Amino acid sequence: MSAQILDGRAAAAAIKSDLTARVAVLRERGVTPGLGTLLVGDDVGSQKYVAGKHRDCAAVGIASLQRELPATAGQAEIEAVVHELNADPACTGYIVQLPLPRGIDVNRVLELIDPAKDADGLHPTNLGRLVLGQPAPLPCTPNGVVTLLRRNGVEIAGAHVVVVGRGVTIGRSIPLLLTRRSENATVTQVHTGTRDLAAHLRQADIIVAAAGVPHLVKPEDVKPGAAVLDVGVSRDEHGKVVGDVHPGVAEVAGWLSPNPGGVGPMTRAMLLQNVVEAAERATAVVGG
Ligand SMILES: Nc1nc2c(c(=O)[nH]1)N[C@@H](CN(C=O)c1ccc(C(=O)N[C@@H](CCC(=O)O)C(=O)O)cc1)CN2
Repeated sequence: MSAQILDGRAAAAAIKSDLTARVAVLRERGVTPGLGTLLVGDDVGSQKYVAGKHRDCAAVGIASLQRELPATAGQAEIEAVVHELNADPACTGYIVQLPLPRGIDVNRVLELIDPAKDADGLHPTNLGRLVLGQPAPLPCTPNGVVTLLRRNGVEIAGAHVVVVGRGVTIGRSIPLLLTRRSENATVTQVHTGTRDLAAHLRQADIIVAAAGVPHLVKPEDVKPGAAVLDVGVSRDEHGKVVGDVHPGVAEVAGWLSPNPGGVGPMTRAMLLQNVVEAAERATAVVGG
């Protein structure tokens, strides 16, 4: 058996094509959505991700505002750029690229982002709205996972999903999306402190692996036919991406998201979607 591929590049291309049309409508009304990014330091992976976000913006007609600070920047310098982006009318939405350098209070930085411009859906107000079931920008990678499953016809309602990981950008919020009435999944969250991780994985109809531990999910831990999403990003000694899922899982799973080429491109597409939706909301308000 060989798993069907959950092709994130193809799904992201279709979403970007739809967003291009929506941006054209906004621009006809005199509104140009603008994505801001704040990159602190010289992490090569982060530089690559931010560059990719701005390439996507150019492709769909969103304006780019790039802010960069050196790795030596302190809390006050970072907060000053956040205040500047909050005040800039050309910036519809923005992100602070994570991780931030050691010693920076990340939660304090995220709290200072104007919730209406929070393109990552990571502001406490927006995460709280998600908990309460109120409209909010959704965190990009979790929304990318759900969208990728939906677009490929993987049954989420009633499925038992095991989420591996508890980080703020992915693991913490994925269960909030999957247990909404619209998705109706049953979720077990496991992490590095879980006893007998493999026993949990073997129960799963869908596995979302976001622990950042290379090849953590092994073929013998996967129920035949399960959908497996590889979200983890580690790098080998040559800088090549290594996911959380062992390549042998392709022989057991029913669906598998490649890594690269699976959830990563979806993360970027969901970010653009958040920016366009924020601009559409602002336009509706302006138009009454
Ligand atoms: N503020 C944020 N910081 C970070 C987030 C986030 O959602 N918001 N997520 C990750 C990094 N990330 C987005 O910023 C991201 C990761 C991966 C990709 C991607 O397209 N990956 C490609 C492979 C690229 C490569 O070869 O390195 C793929 O999977 O095909 C996009 C965005 C942490 N920080």
